[in-house]
Amino acid sequence: MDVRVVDHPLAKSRLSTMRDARTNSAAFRAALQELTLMLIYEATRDAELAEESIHTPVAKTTGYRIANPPLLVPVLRAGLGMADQAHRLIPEAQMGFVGLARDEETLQPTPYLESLPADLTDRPVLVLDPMLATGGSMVHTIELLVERGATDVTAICTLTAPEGVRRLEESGLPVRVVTASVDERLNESGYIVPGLGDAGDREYGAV
Ligand SMILES: O=P(O)(O)OC[C@H]1O[C@H](OP(=O)(O)OP(=O)(O)O)[C@H](O)[C@@H]1O
Ligand SMILES: O=c1cc[nH]c(=O)[nH]1
Ligand SMILES: [Mg+2]
Repeated sequence: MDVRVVDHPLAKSRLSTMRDARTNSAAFRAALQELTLMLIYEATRDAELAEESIHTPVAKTTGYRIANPPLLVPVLRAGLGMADQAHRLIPEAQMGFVGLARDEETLQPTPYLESLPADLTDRPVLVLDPMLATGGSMVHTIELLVERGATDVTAICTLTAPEGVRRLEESGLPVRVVTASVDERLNESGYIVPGLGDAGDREYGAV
């Protein structure tokens, strides 16, 4: 499985803002949006282009557009903080939604929302979730996509744990990962170390 770590200095600085426990919700959301821009930029580096003839004010030339715009799938709640920025970069993208809440005792994802196109054959999909911890939520989401025919899925995750990366790899699902960091490990409560805490709570408040 391809795991691309975006370690650009600007990505590192935004991630540090997100990690810092002193960062308030508004600054956390702003840093997440800026980091999302960098991760999407890197994730779409090899996207296929369609050519078209265009006229500048000076001459005729070749213009380009994304040939097959992806489906964007934020995983609620935390992935919602990445959705608008991703859509700004790829305005022609369609968006689907998955809602999951991890049970903090069992660490299993509990689904509460699924709004996806019925047929994803031949469509690239970008799943947006700041955190890949045990990998349970991401595996659940990708299985929903694969049931609909998806074969080209990219998980855009601000932060990952080695345990979650391994789980995705062992799942055999058609996925690659773009992240700003593979952290050290999970702690006994299933939180990423050093991590940034609970991403959804830091964006929107504790529930
Ligand atoms: O890899 P996993 O062990 O499954 O954990 C990762 C999940 O945990 C967080 O969501 P959470 O369940 O806290 O929901 P929230 O976004 O509503 O806070 C995060 O946004 C992922 O979806
Ligand atoms: O560290 C973690 C692990 C799962 N979900 C989060 O929001 N943070
Ligand atoms: Mg949460």
